[in-house]
Amino acid sequence: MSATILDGKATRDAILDELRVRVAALAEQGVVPGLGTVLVGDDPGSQAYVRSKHNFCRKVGINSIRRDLPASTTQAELEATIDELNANPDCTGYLIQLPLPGHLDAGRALERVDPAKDSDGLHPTNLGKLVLGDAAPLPCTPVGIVELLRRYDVPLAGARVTVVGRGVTAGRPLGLLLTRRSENATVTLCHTGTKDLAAEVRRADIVVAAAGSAGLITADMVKPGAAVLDVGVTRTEKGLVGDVHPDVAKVAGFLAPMPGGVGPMTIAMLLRNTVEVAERAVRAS
Ligand SMILES: Nc1nc2c(c(=O)[nH]1)N[C@@H](CN(C=O)c1ccc(C(=O)N[C@@H](CCC(=O)O)C(=O)O)cc1)CN2
Repeated sequence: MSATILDGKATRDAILDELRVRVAALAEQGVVPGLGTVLVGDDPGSQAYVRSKHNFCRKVGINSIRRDLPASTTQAELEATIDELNANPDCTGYLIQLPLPGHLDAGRALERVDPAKDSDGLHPTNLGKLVLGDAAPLPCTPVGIVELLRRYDVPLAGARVTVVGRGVTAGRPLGLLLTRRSENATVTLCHTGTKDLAAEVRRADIVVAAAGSAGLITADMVKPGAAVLDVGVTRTEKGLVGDVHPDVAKVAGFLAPMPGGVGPMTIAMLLRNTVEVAERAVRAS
């Protein structure tokens, strides 16, 4: 048996087609969404992700606004850039690429973003709305995972989901998203303090590996037929390695591989959020 691949690239492309239609409808109302990015420093991975975000913006008709700052940027300079984007009418939504260099306070920076322009769904107000179940932009990787499962008809209601990793961009908000009434999954959130990770993974119908630990999830840990989604990216001398060992494909029923699974969905959901915040602003005007 070999797992059905949850193809994030094909799903992303289908979502981009849907977004083109919505961007055209906004244009008829005189609004062109503009996505801003704030990138600090020269981390090659972050640079590649930001480049890719703007390439896909171009494909759907979203304008690009880039603010690339040197690694030496101070907190005050970063906050001045955030204030400028908050006030910039061409920028309908934006994000701060994470991680920031260690000397900067990411929490303070995220809090300063106008929640109505938060394309990433990572502002504390919007994360609070996620807890409350109110409408707000949702964090891109978690909502991308839910969308990928939905488009492949992998049932979530009543499913046992084990999420490995409690980071703010993926694991922690995913737990909140999956336990909403509309998803109705039962979630176990594992982390470095989990006593028996293999046992927690083995009982899951759906496993999401977002720990950033290469090859952490091995075939013997996975229930036959389970859906496994790889979110981890570790850069090694031999290239990129995910959290899921390749042998898992022989046991799992569905597999979102790295690359080509959840990553492309993260960017698709960023663009969808950007269109949605622009649509929300038009409705509110
Ligand atoms: N402000 C944010 N920062 C970060 C986020 C985020 O959602 N918002 N997530 C990650 C990085 N990220 C987007 O920013 C991202 C990661 C991976 C991919 C992707 O397509 N990956 C490829 C393969 C890996 C690679 O090429 O490096 C894939 O899975 O096919 C897209 C976006 C942390 N920071």
